[in-house]
Amino acid sequence: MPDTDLHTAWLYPREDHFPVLTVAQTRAAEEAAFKAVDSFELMKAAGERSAARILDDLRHCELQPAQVLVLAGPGNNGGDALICARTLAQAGVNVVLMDIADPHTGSKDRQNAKKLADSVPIPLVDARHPVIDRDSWIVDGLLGIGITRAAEGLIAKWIELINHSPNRRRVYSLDSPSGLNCDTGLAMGPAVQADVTLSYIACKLGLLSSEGKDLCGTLMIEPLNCERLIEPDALQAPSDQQHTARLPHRLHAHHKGNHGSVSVVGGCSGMVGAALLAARSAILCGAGRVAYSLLADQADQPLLDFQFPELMNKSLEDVLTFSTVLAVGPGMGQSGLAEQVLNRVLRANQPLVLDADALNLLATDSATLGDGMTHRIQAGWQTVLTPHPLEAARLLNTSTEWVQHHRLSAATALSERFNATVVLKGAGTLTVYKARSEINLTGSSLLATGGSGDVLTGCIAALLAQGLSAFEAASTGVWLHGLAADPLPDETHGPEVAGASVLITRINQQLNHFLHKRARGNR
Ligand SMILES: NC(=O)C1=CN([C@@H]2O[C@H](COP(=O)(O)OP(=O)(O)OC[C@H]3O[C@@H](n4cnc5c(N)ncnc54)[C@H](O)[C@@H]3O)[C@@H](O)[C@H]2O)[C@@H](O)CC1
Ligand SMILES: Nc1ncnc2c1ncn2[C@@H]1O[C@H](COP(=O)(O)OP(=O)(O)O)[C@@H](O)[C@H]1O
Ligand SMILES: [K+]
Repeated sequence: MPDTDLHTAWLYPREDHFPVLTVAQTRAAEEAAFKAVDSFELMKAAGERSAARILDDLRHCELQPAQVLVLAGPGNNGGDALICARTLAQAGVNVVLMDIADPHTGSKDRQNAKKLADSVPIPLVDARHPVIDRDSWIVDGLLGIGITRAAEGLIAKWIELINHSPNRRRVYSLDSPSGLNCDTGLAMGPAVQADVTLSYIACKLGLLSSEGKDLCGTLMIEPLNCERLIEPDALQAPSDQQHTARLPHRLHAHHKGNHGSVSVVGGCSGMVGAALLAARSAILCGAGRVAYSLLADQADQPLLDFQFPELMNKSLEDVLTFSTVLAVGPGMGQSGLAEQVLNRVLRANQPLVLDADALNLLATDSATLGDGMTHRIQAGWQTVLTPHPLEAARLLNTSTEWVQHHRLSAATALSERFNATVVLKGAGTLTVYKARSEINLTGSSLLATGGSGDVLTGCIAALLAQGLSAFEAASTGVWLHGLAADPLPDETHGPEVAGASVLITRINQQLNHFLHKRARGNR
């Protein structure tokens, strides 16, 4: 039986902070580990610690499954599964094993794992006849980070069976849900829908991106003592506590000037609401004063925002003197006037958050805007860009598909090109500036609603205005925006569907909740 202390090593998203690696970076960490520890010992640790985790869950589960079906694939992921099966059987669990590989194939480590598993009597299931005939917990060790193409043949059949069998009770995926590309977070073909994913050495980027978030279920990471082998500039997944520590400090003696002045520039005729959403979000995220300057014809401009009369409506020249931070782009359109306005704000020395049509205008070949951006870069003024994948694709002159397959590289390329903090939005939003990068763990498709990006823009601008650095305002702003999907202290569940205006209110409630929590010492 594995030592129960092994449980303590598991890391949990949002409770703990940890690095997030690409497959190549994980391989490099593995190689470095192999210099100090025998590679088979590492595989043994991975398999045993996973078994310890499953045993713990079995002990606390009221309705015991009839069996634990362990599925071992052809590679080292299969080796982890074989060790896991052996450890569970030794602990008296009713284990059955499906081993897809010939005993003499696979790596030396896998063959050793097979020998160890063979030393314990474990009933075998025929790999060629995929069937799950009893109420089962399933351990998926079919494919890990070694996946190179869409699963096909027997592996694909087993994956389909895991996902659709009425006898599936709970699925644990070892290292990653089989079939998932661990870099992109996109299923390469059929992919396991796990309930729990137990990942080793470090979290992989694909587990937190795109479809990966849905396929993983509950994610836990076992570093296997390899923490110190990981480069310090690797992508990080900060904990809630780290984000909370960055939130602005509001002193009793503060006045509104201490909390900064945000102006939102955008809102052409028909899209005034986008600018108002960003402005409302900025005020409810704590900016001291907020104004908007609209591009809409005078006849289309509201007299004031009656629900938020604290917001000011100013001319462009006024907001340039009034603001400590400018948020530009929501509902701006791409007219000649929009281009002129963008050119003007690019040459203002305040920190800028550029979103939506400001990004689309930048993606055109406008020489004037190119000059404006070059001027900003040379002056070293702070800029945050918040593209969604299509906007990023336009800026990089590539396809959305390419961006989604190379999210970290795309965000890094944009950050280098514009010397800006880049927020590449989507499931697993990335924030990148120079050697620093973070991935967001909050949020859900609740945020996939028109105007949600405008709300994020206002939120980031407000944090910038309250003194956070561009990088921290961006990354912590994304975290705060995603908290709209979390239950509030008096709720059991977060909402599944809401409009952008509702998101603003929830973000404000969550901000207050986390500020109170911090004041109470994170209790
Ligand atoms: N000592 C070690 O080597 C350790 C290995 N670890 C485990 O090893 C895994 C990586 O092992 P591998 O590199 O062997 O990779 P995998 O076990 O992920 O799979 C690679 C094998 O599957 C085949 N394959 C790839 N795509 C396929 C597809 N679509 N259909 C059918 N077969 C396919 C490959 O040809 C190869 O034989 C990690 O995910 C982790 O689970 C961990 O246990 C840590 C220690
Ligand atoms: N499935 C999802 N999981 C997490 N966040 C999401 C998801 N879908 C969308 N979002 C977030 O919602 C926001 C949408 O922004 P954007 O596409 O600019 O919307 P809009 O242009 O309508 O304002 C982004 O912050 C994005 O990261
Ligand atoms: K797996």
